Amino acid sequence: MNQDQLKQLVGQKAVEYIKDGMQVGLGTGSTVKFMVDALGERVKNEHLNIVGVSTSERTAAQAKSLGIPMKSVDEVDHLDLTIDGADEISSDYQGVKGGGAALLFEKIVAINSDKVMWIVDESKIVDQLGAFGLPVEVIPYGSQHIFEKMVAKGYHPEFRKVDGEFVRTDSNNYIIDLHLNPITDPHALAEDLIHMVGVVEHGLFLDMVNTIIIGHEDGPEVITARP
Ligand SMILES: O=C[C@H](O)[C@H](O)[C@H](O)COP(=O)(O)O
Repeated sequence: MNQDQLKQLVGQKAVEYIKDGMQVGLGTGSTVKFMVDALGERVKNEHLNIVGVSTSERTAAQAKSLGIPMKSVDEVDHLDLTIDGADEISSDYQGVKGGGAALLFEKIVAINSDKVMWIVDESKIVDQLGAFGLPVEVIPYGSQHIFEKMVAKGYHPEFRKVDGEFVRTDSNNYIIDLHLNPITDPHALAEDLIHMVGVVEHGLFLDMVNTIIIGHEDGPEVITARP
């Protein structure tokens, strides 16, 4: 199986956890795209009655095109389950997210969910976080100064750009990726980053995930990280 097939496998497995009547957070990324496709099939074929809450404009557009009923995060009182991808998951089930620049909405939806599930192919499982650049969302105003402060702290920052242009998030902010490999103390780093004025959110998703589905050649592996 290639990587896309592993992503499809976990996407299809994940939607088995979605039950009638649920309000479901829909993450962002190439793995989630397969999950949303599979959810669209269930809504169409089984008349599954759910409400989706998207974490990005991309996912919202896909879900709507498949006929999945959608609400904004502020229109629901809570979410039963959020299913999202991840860029890295450590052996103690901490995560890095934001490779697709959707970390802010993803974190807002995740912290308002009763349960959080991550779906990944096996390449995302690591001993220690940090090989993947840690995304940090910053407001454009003053971002050069934040950048310099990150340099001084030894965080090895890099503005995310495509074709020489700053990548903009759905909130019109910038992303700075930190090249820290390895991240030895994720909690201390998270604490430091969130207190830097101008930082909106960072991609460390700590103590947050309940269930992880990992795509392997011989099938999906379901891990209960937290009950
Ligand atoms: O901002 C994007 C998200 O955090 C994604 O969930 C993450 O980057 C994983 O995406 P993919 O499934 O495409 O590897």
